[in-house]
Amino acid sequence: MKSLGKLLPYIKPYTLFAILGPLLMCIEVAMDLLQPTIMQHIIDVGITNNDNAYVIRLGLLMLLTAFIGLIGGAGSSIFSTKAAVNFAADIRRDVFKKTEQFSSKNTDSFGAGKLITIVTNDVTAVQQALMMTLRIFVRGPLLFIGAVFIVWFTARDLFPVLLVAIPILMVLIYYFSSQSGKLFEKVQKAMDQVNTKLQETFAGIRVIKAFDRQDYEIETFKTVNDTLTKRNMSAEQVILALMPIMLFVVNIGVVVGMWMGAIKVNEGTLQVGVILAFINYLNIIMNGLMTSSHVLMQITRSFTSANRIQQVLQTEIDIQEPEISISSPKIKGEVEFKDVNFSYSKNGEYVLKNISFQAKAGETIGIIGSTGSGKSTLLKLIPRLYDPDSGEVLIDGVNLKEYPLGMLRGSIGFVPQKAMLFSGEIEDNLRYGKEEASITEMEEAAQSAAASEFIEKLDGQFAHELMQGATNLSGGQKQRLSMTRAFIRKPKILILDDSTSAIDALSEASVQQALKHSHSDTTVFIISAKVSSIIDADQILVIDDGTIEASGTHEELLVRSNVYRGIYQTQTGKEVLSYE
Ligand SMILES: Nc1ncnc2c1ncn2[C@@H]1O[C@H](COP(=O)(O)OP(=O)(O)OP(=O)(O)O)[C@@H](O)[C@H]1O
Repeated sequence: MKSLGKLLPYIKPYTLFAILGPLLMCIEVAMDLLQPTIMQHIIDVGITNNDNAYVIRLGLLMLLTAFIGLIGGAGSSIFSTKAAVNFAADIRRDVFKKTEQFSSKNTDSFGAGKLITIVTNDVTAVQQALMMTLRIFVRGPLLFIGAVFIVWFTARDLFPVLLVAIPILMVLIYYFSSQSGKLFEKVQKAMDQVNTKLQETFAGIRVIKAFDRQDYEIETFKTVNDTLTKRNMSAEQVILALMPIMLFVVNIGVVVGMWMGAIKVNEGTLQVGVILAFINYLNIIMNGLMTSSHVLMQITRSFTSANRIQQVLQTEIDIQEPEISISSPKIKGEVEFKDVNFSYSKNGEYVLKNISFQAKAGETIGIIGSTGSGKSTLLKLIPRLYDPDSGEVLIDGVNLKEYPLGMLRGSIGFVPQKAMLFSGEIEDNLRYGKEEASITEMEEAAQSAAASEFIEKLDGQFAHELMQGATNLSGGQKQRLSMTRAFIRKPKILILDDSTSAIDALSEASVQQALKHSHSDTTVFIISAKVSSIIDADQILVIDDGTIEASGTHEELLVRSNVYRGIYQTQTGKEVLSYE
């Protein structure tokens, strides 16, 4: 409830639409309420007195009221829709904006599946709730109250029927609405699971095919889909069960009303038209309650959605801009880790333990170690994708947290382990690195990343269109483009996370030459499983189980580090004497 209230400011820009919608609905309701009374007069005055002219006059009046009601209803729909759709679009925009500001930890805590459900389903649910509130929530209660008043003034003899029927109908609505609210909460959770499964399956479709796991995936999808179906079914059944039960109560009311009315007609104290009008009003009352209950259910359902939207909007972003930023005009590229500890989860085991090292500006730092030892994590701390739990990471002697994020990240070229490219032209992807890059700059960067040769062969070269996930490129081509994107900004710090794993030895050597010559003042971090990729580094860090097992040049490590010597011997087949 509170969460929904917090979304109300989003209606403010559309206040006029939000007022016009219900106002026009009032006109439709007024016209609807007039109809049974006009009909009653046609029967009791026109038909009873055989007054054709009266019947035609009131018939025309009925048509006119119907027409005015139509205009009111249509206008209400138009303005309510405008208010609700724009309200939802603004929420969707802000939720997306917030997720773009999320730190990696924030994103991890939600998961992509849940975020997709929030931006799509949950926003649509609050949109529906607002639309129904503006239209039907006005219509339902107004019809109900109006009909009760008219029965009180025109058919008071039959009013006791309402006194019994209305409380029963209200209890029914309350019970079914609260049940459906609980069930829709479960529906949303099941929807998260379906979206997560879909997202994972589409991203990994090639692996699924290569391992011939389609049947397994179909089976696991069936499980989450069945859960969603079952939960949807239970929730919908609760809503659908309400209608016939309410109709049953109303029909009993109609029978009792007719019976009481018949007695009064026989006594000569009531006219037949009043009974007919009463039956109509009883149906209007039921419709009024029914539509109100539908809106109530939609609103209850939207509480869960509003809550989930608020969870995103109110997430505290753990990587923030500094309160007072450093005024240093330029980053030189000296990087220092001082006693850094880091864990992905609160109170979880440290993935990085007491990491300390220093890289001078322009140096090349090689990082090697076993799988899962913490190499990528270590480098993710430099662009502040994550912040250390304790210790400090410094650039040019200043803690990273003191740099404006734009300045910090703008000085870093990051080539992630898995090349991630976006659908669109190659040029658009390269502009991620430098927005205003010229074609000459693109060509130079592509040359450095050994990407020119294959780009030249593509249709349209830099204008070549990439499909979603760049599936129309090979793994090595993706890596080269990913490197080109980082090189183009001529960064002060370059992070290459195993980014040459799919590149042939000749091209890798050419990339290394380019790094030496064109990026001589850049501090380069290279993670690689291959000793050959880091052999010439000024300093090599050997990472083992989250700690620096040893550091030094290649020659020094052959002497100092058992782990390094082991890797070298395994890869080259050369025996190195132990100096221990
Ligand atoms: N987003 C994450 N959430 C939780 N744990 C993570 C996350 N990313 C990595 N880890 C864990 O942190 C540890 C270090 O992972 P990291 O990716 O840094 O290793 P790595 O040395 O780069 O491995 P590889 O050589 O296989 O790339 C692993 O145990 C991994 O399971």
